[in-house]
Amino acid sequence: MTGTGQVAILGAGVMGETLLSGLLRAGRRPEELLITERREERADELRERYGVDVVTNSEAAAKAETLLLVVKPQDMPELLAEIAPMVRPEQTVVSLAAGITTGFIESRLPEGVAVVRVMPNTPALVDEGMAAISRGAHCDESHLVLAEGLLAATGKVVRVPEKQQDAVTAVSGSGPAYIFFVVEAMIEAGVHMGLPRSTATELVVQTVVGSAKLLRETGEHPTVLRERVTSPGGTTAAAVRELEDHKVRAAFLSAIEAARNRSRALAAE
Ligand SMILES: NC(=O)C1=CN([C@@H]2O[C@H](COP(=O)(O)OP(=O)(O)OC[C@H]3O[C@@H](n4cnc5c(N)ncnc54)[C@H](O)[C@@H]3O)[C@@H](O)[C@H]2O)C=CC1
Ligand SMILES: O=C(O)[C@@H]1CCC=N1
Repeated sequence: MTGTGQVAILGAGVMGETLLSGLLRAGRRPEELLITERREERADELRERYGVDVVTNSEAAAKAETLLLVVKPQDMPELLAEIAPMVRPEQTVVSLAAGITTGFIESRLPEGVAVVRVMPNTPALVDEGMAAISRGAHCDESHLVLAEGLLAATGKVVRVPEKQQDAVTAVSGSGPAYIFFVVEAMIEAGVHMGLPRSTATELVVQTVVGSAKLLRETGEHPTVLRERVTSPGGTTAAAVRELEDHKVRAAFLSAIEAARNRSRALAAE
């Protein structure tokens, strides 16, 4: 992994812990990491579980070379106000918050600080994350390589222009939730038809894992893979017709557009 000096994770909730555990699995030593966390009991829990130091936001900003900002978008102005007096241009700031632009962060930090915007997702917890990164105004190649090194610890990383980040947030940032929603619905259908819940769950989870592997390993278009399952006049054709009648495809389009619009609105709150 690219050497990045000490890395501080500011805000250790779901995504902060996901990053923390991923960096440790990838071989970082706990001494190379710092976390900050507003909720005391959460800080204690993580200190105990991972053996990392918990510090204040100002201490983290003073000590670490790389600052990962992982608080909710609504908490970002307060966090930036707290760290701004300590942040220096030789540091790299990496934000994982939905909707918050690099310009928003740059305008609240000293002139010249490199800011990288990242949209990760929770499968990073099992090293199957998908992260997209974008450069801010003061980034050069080295800052992007540094961010890629951190995110590659827990999955795939792609570079996108920042104007695409709201769409990325809607597709892959929130994406796992749509898949879990489909999984819930399929399990409920199995239970409705009399399958034991444990059997229905095992059938659906393995079907999702297998289908995802088939997509990735064959590189085939999803339409081709779906057609292979769909025997003429058979069961799948009957099911897909219902999905089309219920406008499930259109519902996904509207849902993902709503997420994109929500991401755009978050910075203004
Ligand atoms: N959960 C997810 O799937 C994803 C989350 N994100 C982004 O990650 C960020 C965090 O999201 P989650 O981890 O889900 O939220 P969360 O609520 O689980 O974690 C945020 C943590 O930050 C702490 N915090 C808030 N203000 C603080 C401050 N000033 N100093 C120190 N700690 C502070 C909170 O106590 C909390 O533990 C958000 O901006 C979100 O948009 C991005 C992609 C996916
Ligand atoms: O729901 C959210 O706002 C965050 C960003 C992407 C996934 N979770």
